[in-house]
Amino acid sequence: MRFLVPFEATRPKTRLNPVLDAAERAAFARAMLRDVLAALRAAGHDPTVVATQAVDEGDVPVAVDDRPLSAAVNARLGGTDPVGILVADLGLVTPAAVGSLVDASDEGGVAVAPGRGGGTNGLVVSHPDFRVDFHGVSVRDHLAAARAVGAETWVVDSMRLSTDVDEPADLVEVLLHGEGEAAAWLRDAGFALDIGEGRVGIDRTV
Ligand SMILES: Nc1nc2c(ncn2[C@@H]2O[C@H](COP(=O)(O)OP(=O)(O)OP(=O)(O)O)[C@@H](O)[C@H]2O)c(=O)[nH]1
Ligand SMILES: C[C@H](OP(=O)(O)O)C(=O)O
Repeated sequence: MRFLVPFEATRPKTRLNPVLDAAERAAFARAMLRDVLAALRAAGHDPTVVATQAVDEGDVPVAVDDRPLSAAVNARLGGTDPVGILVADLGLVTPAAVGSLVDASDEGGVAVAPGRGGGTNGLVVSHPDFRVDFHGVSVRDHLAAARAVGAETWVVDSMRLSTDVDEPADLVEVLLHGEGEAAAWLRDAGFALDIGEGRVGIDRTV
């Protein structure tokens, strides 16, 4: 299946500002992007990166589109074939998790993988009239938009797909469960779990 992977390449992951400087945020965002692309490919799909500026990801096609996120994605929807959408900031993604999203969908419908805090991390769109509307409580908006065009909906129950890495606390999940470049990047940068009295946090030793 064709998959769109939107990527903010210009100023990625600004909410990680408390723990990573701008160059580190760019490098970590690219590591997560590579994990997402590798998982999609290993699951047998064809990713295209839809990026705000040029990035080189080897033989993965990159479409540069400086429109806002939803406009850039919607410009690529509307055909008859199903299209997947997967965000680029999934540091826990695996081929099996991608498979759970694809398997949830069916002819004519819209499958949605919710993100933490009301967002949407993945979609499989098999209805020509469905359009995305990211930001805000987008998971709720996407389910309503699908029903409004008469599409059947499915919600994917996946810890790995729901954990988008937006805030410093999310790095705990990458350190614990990540299996790819993002987790390795964090360890190389000196991050480790901070295990104290309350919820586990992160600590940086170098
Ligand atoms: N093509 C495109 N992708 C975007 C845009 N904004 C965000 N994205 C991507 O959409 C997904 C979800 O975005 P966010 O979680 O807000 O990521 P972000 O913009 O890097 O992070 P913050 O600066 O912390 O909001 C990620 O895959 C981003 O790379 C945009 O304007 N254009
Ligand atoms: C783009 C946005 O991402 P979040 O800010 O929830 O990570 C969303 O999922 O609608």
